[in-house]
Amino acid sequence: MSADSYVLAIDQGTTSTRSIVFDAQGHPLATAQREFAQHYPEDGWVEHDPHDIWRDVIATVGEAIALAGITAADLAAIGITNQRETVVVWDRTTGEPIHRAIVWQDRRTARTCAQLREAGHEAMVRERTGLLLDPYFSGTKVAWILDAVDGARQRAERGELAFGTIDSFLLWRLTGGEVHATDVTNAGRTLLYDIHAQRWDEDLCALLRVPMAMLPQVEDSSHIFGQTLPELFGAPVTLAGIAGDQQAALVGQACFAPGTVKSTYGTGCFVLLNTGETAVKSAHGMLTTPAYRIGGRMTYALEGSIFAAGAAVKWLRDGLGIITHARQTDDMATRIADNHGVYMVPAFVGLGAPHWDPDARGTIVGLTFDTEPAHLARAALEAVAYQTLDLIEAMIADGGAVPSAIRVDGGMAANAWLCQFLADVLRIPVERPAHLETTALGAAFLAGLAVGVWPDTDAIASARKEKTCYHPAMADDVRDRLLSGWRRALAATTVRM
Ligand SMILES: Nc1ncnc2c1ncn2[C@@H]1O[C@H](COP(=O)(O)OP(=O)(O)O)[C@@H](O)[C@H]1O
Ligand SMILES: O=P(O)(O)OC[C@H](O)CO
Repeated sequence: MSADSYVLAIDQGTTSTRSIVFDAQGHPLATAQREFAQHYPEDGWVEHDPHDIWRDVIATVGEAIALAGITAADLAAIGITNQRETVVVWDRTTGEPIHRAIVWQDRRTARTCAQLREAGHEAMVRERTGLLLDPYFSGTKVAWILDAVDGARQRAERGELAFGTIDSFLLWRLTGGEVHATDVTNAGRTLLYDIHAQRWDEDLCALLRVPMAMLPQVEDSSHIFGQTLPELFGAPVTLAGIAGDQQAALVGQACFAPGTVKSTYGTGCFVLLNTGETAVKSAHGMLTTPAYRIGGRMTYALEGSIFAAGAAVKWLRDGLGIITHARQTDDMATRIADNHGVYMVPAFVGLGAPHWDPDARGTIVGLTFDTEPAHLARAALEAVAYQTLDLIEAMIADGGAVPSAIRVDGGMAANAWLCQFLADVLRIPVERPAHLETTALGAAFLAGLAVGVWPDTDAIASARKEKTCYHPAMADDVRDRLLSGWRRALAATTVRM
């Protein structure tokens, strides 16, 4: 194998940071992963320490390279993929963040968003960004930091501070402060970027009170961004790809044809439907978002975003202590005959698509004295499938065809019971690739494409040939009963007291 046939992907997720070395066939050779601390300073607030993230990126890249038995000099490129929307503001001189990162799940700007909606700004925001006025997105979080930290607004206006999503912060640090950039998929989640004109929007920046001097340069997703500092990994490596993790998964699943759909089950669940060069507008709570831009050509997607999927399983482990490993939920759900009428709506940080209710909170219905931990585990898994169905139905209502299959990935897709239940609820085949790390593969692919490891998008399609397929098998009456139970639980969650 030639020395330039390895590509490393950094996958900086919500709960963990992974680095994976891929070979020229797109097979993962070595993986290093670290979980990091979540900070919940107030109800609905979620923060990360950017120092933790930086520390884990450096450590996992080093570990993955060593595990693969190569050196940094053998890497043709590095790709970065990241939890999206999460905001870092840092000092351009020192590279030091001025506040902890405000995470995508954080609801602290719900009031600001409500005020902007009441003032009639939503239509313009939706038209230009494809998004909604929800605290999920970056823009209002940036303004919050500038208001909360003494003197920050003035410093940002003077160009002394930089804003970036996690990719941009990592790129800045990896290049020793040389490059302040991001890609279209990350820019497209800020509420500040016009996804049609493909530029930062002056009106939106003024409306959200974000000085344009702090914004990164926006590039293609497959692009030579710069070189890592030689001292970080022992040799400089070309940084050649960036994409938000959900878009990277779309690429890693080879969803290049319009009409193809993937769903990623990590902390949250994100369903993306490739709509080609058309930015489809949703009337049913879906987002319109850049899927990737390669060679200057933009591809768009419709997206349904659910804030808590694996997070509900993590809560069973860390909050309730009824499991010690997430994978136990597979056996627990299999062992019981049915859900015993127990439903969970995991609105821990409000509800995302298609409801967009930042004030909703989680609900469990149907508890009896013989409810067991297994029923809660099963309810957490079932909720993920029902929510996926709600998103697919909204996409169909927006004019999409019924997909012929759905391609799944993410940590939670390891759960075979969930994959079968998903096929039963959606009534379409569920395809799970042999390697679930499609997010990292997508980032590696975008990077490899820019430096010539892969010639075109066909190469990635051949990397995902091995897969397991789950076919729908549930009787209609059983499915109908389950769906009506879910709808009752959902109604109980969204009703305001
Ligand atoms: N076998 C499993 N069954 C159910 N949930 C799982 C399983 N394995 C992992 N998870 C859940 O998936 C999430 C981890 O997935 P991952 O893709 O690593 O997330 P992220 O990228 O958001 O950090 C965790 O929330 C965990 O609870
Ligand atoms: O970290 P993940 O995989 O849950 O993904 C987070 C999303 O990018 C948030 O929009």
